[in-house]
Amino acid sequence: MVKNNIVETGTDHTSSSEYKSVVKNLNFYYGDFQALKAIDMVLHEKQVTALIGPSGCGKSTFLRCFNRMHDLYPGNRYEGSIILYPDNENILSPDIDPIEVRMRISMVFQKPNPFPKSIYENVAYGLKVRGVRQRAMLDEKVEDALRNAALWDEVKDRLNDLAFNLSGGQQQRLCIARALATDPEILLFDEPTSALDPIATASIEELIADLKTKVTILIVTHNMQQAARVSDYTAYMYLGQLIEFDFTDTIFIKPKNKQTEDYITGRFG
Ligand SMILES: Nc1ncnc2c1ncn2[C@@H]1O[C@H](COP(=O)(O)OP(=O)(O)OP(=O)(O)O)[C@@H](O)[C@H]1O
Repeated sequence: MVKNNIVETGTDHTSSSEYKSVVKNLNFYYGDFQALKAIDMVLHEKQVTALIGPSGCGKSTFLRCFNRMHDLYPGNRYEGSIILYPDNENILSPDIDPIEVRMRISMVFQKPNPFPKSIYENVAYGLKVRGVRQRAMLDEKVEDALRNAALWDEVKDRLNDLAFNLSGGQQQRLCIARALATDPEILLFDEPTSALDPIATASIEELIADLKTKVTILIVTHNMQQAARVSDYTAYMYLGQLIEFDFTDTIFIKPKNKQTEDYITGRFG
């Protein structure tokens, strides 16, 4: 429920210890157009949070604030804060280097986008950028990331093959391995299965469920069943506002807001 721009949720926001991140009064502008309006929300540590809502409501815009993607284009502007814990650091602060933020908060996109390199080099890339040169260390980290992305068994004998030779679902898991290799604090997923068939989708959903033991996850999805299957918390957005945020079960079974209910039940959107 939104009252005077304060989002009331079923959750107590007074303590930060269980939160990986707290979003406070976040506004975002593409030039003169305000795409996000006074968003207050939290990301619970090592939980999956889903962003849902009709097309154009601001889900991807919100997701992209978390790794300062919008800084890549002129005219974009943030107001408010996204505090990261335990460091208590506002990642939107002009003093914080966006490249540093992207090292800590990795993103997996809608379409698998491996680099035109080998499977091994795709995963090792971020580590090399961060100065890891020792072959044994790279081998270990690459294997760990591929195991965590549930891809190791399928690729361990062909690490030097071009990444493009993998299937779409394997390429997406490779992109997840690439994102995991640098031990991110938060993993952002922007509709990660929309380009995949149902079997590949199921394996990515399973992987997301496994990954939350290691990392905090924020996922944009158009697919409400997917949000219900993979997430612990769900945020419903509409026209740049956060309308309701709560446990996923509450949002899908007993939402407090009429707008959320209309969307969930298919009466709207
Ligand atoms: N680069 C841009 N410049 C100007 N306006 C933009 C830009 N990108 C998005 N918008 C606008 O911002 C609003 C939010 O867009 P966004 O892509 O975040 O929505 P979404 O909920 O992710 O939509 P979808 O589900 O269709 O992907 C929309 O009105 C969109 O037209």
